[in-house]
Amino acid sequence: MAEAFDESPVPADGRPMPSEILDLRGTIDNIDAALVHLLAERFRATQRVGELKATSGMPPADPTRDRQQIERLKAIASGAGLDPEFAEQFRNFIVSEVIRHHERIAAEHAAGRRAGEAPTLDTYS
Ligand SMILES: O=C(O)C(=O)C[C@]1(C(=O)O)C=C[C@@H](O)C=C1
Repeated sequence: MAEAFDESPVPADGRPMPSEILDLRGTIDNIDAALVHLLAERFRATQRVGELKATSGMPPADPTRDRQQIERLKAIASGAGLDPEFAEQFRNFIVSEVIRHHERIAAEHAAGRRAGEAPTLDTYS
C-alpha cells in the first residue's frame, strides 16, 4: 500500500536528490516549525482577546484595527521582498479563524457556558 508521505531523499525516477535541496529542506523544516509555534502563541493571545471582548460586549471583528494592520503588514512585506497581496491574504486567512473562535466564545459566554463567566441574572425580565 502507498504511504501518505514518502520520506525517501531519492525521487521516484531514481535520480539522486541534489544535496542543496536537502540542505534547503532543513531550513524549510525549521521555518515551518517556527511558524507553527508562532501561530500557537498568536492564537493563545487572540483566545484571551476573544474572552475579553465577549465579557465586555465587544463585537468579534474590529475593521479599523484590520485596516491598520493590513496596511502595516503590506508595507513590511514590500520591504521584505514578499508579495504584499499574499501577506494580506495570509493575514485574512488567520483572522477569519480568529473571528470564528471569537464568535464561539461569545456564544458560549451568552449561554453562560464559560467557567466563571455566567451572565448576571436579570430578575426584572
Ligand atoms: O485585535 C483584536 O481586536 C482582535 O480580535 C485580534 C484580531 C487579529 O487576529 O489580529 C482579530 C479580529 C479583529 O478583526 C482584529 C484583530
